Amino acid sequence: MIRVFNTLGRRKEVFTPHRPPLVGMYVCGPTVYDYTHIGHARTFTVFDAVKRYLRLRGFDVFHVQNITDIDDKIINRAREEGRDWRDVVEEYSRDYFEGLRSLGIQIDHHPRVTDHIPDIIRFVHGLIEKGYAYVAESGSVYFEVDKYPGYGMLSGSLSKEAWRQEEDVMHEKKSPYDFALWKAAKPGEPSWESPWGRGRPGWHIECSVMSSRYLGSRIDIHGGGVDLVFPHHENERAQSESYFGHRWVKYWLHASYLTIKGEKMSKSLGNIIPLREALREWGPGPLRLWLLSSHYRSNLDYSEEALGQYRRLYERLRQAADSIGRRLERAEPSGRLGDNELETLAKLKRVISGWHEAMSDDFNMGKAMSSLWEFTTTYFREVEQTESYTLLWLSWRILTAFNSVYAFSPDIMESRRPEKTLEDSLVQALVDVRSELRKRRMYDLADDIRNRLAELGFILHDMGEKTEWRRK
Ligand SMILES: Nc1ncnc2c1ncn2[C@@H]1O[C@H](COP(=O)(O)OP(=O)(O)OP(=O)(O)O)[C@@H](O)[C@H]1O
Ligand SMILES: [Zn+2]
Repeated sequence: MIRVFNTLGRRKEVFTPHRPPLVGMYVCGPTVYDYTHIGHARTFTVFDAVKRYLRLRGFDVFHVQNITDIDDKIINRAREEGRDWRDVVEEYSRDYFEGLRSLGIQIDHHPRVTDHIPDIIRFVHGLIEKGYAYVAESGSVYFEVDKYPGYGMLSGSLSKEAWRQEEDVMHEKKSPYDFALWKAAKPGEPSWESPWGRGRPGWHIECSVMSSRYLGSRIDIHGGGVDLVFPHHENERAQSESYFGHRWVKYWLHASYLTIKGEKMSKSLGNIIPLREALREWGPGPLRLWLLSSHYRSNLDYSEEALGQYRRLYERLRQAADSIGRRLERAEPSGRLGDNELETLAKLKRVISGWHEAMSDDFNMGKAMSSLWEFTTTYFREVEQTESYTLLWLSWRILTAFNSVYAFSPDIMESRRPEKTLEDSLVQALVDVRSELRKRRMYDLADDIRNRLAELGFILHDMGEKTEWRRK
């Protein structure tokens, strides 16, 4: 049983997706107007780990993470630098994808706002028809917050005064807390045709539209950083539930901040460490372990000392993998274990069950991390000396379980695979055909291949345009 802390209601709940074992997870991705920093990386790595753990427990998670490729911040950056806004988007999305790839973050689909303008217009139109939105004189469309009774429940801020937003357009809104679904074009800004004149989407509508396009109108997990609870997620929730007429997201999960000297790492505070610099300095393995070293709902403060410790842990895990691999090759399976070995066996079992216990309790990553330390200690102090096949084999299984979440070593899973067989080649051929279908946006057929392969025991992981596969 897995329990998760739901921001909506602020309590832990048993995790039961709408259609087990399928899990639809939507995470708010970046606005691509600057380099990805390690604060963003923390949130993205946390949700990657959540997904990987759910997969380890047998759920088939489909992870959608959007790219906001049109927004005031992008337009301003392009203006400041005298560039086309599309160049800005191109440069920083490349940096984002590069970061994801290095950190082993696998996302199944990365929808972009500008590819979904007709869907967005349809959604906004639907909200107007249902009486939840109105068109202002300028041609902007606003959501009428007073029409949605559940407003404020997610963020828990009760005072209506605290809901004020989008102050610059106060004059044309019915109330100070209404927010834009569609923004009328200003001269020189990118814009699209719509029934209300040229304009562009507001920020919040994109996530309601793209999440339902790929995951349906009932989503199991919606994630993002805690800074998104208000107003972004509150607004997403208001417009989606008004549109669909039913509960939209089952579990709202929010990751806390990566801080530096106690302050949120943020471009506006000028205290960021770009992800690519941190990757150069520490390498993806240690960085990823460190990013997952404290509870996702607690802040993680930047510390070179801590990163140094995780570099050591990373080395220890790699050495353990190496050592187990070599020893397993020469160890002979034998039935009997001596008393010391039985004790070590019990210890290893406690390590893995402690880890599962922590991860099942709202992905308590801080506590779970202690199991990795315990494992390396037990392995080097006890297992390595015994050369016992049973202990080595169990150690291997524990390490691969850890690796499937922390991804400290992509080659661990691969190294014990037998020689390539005809079966491997056939699966690879299907995976290649599916990649081509995805490129052509024929997602139905692509999903069909994925599901059929899953039934046969092959799990596919999409990493941008590349797809990797493994046996269940
Ligand atoms: N310091 C941080 N720690 C953890 N998550 C963060 C941090 N900063 C941003 N995020 C998360 O990263 C994701 C992408 O954020 P977005 O592109 O909107 O960042 P941003 O607000 O432009 O960044 P910044 O705060 O640096 O200006 C969001 O889910 C956001 O909550
Ligand atoms: Zn969003």
